[in-house]
Amino acid sequence: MAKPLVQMALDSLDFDQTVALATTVAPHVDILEIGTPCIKYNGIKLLETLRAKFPNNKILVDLKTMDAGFYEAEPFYKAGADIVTVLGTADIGTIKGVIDVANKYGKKAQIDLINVADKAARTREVAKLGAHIIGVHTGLDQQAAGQTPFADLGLVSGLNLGVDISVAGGVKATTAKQVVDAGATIVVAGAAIYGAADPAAAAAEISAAAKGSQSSGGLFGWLKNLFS
Ligand SMILES: O=C([C@H](O)CO)[C@H](O)[C@H](O)COP(=O)(O)O
Repeated sequence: MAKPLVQMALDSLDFDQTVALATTVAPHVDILEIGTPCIKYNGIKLLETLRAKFPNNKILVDLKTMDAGFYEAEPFYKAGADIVTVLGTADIGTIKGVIDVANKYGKKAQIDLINVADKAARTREVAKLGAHIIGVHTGLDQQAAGQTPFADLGLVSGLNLGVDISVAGGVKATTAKQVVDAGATIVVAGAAIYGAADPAAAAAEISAAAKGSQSSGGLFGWLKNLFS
C-alpha cells in the first residue's frame, strides 16, 4: 500500500509569514494547504508565489466552494493548484463543476464533509460522480466545541469506495498513525505544526508518525519500514 501523504494547513492571514512558514515546513510535508481564511485574505497571488517557490510540493487551495463550482475553481487550477476543495453541503451541480474542472486540468477535487448531515450518503453520491478525495473534516469551531474527526473517519473509510480520504481536525503527532490505520490516505495538520515551538521538527515528527518511518517507531519501526 502507498504511504500516506502529509499536508500542512497554512492558516495565518499574513502573506509574508505564510511564505516563511511554508519555506520552513515544505521539506517535511508532501502538500502545502492554503487554508480558507488565508486564501480569502490574500487571494490568488499567494498561490502563484507558493507555486513558483515550491515546485516539489503539491498545493491544495481550501476554497470550500459553495456555488459556481467550475467558475470559482478554474483560475486556481490554472494558477497551479493540485487540489481544490468544494463543500459537501453544496448543490450536487456545484460539486460536479469542481470535479469537471479538476479533470479538465488533470488535477483533483476534494469534497469537504464539514457539516454534511448524512456523510455516508453524500460520500457514495460524490464518489459515483468521480470525486478524487473525500475530506473528513472537523473544523476549528467544531474542535473548539470538543469534536474530533475519528468517528467520521471510521464511517467513511468503512464504505470502502476506493477514493482517497483526507483527515483534518486537530491531528497531531500522537494521533497521525491512528488516522492512517483508520483509513486516511492524506493526513492534515495545521495548529500542531504552526503552533509548535519548532514547526519544522513538528512537521517531520508528524510525517514520520504517519508514514511509519524509523524516527517514529525506533528499531521496530525501522524493521517494519524495511519489509513494507
Ligand atoms: O481547514 C481548516 C479550517 O477549517 C480553517 O480553514 C484547517 O486548516 C484544518 O482544520 C487543519 O487545521 P488543524 O485542525 O489546526 O490541524
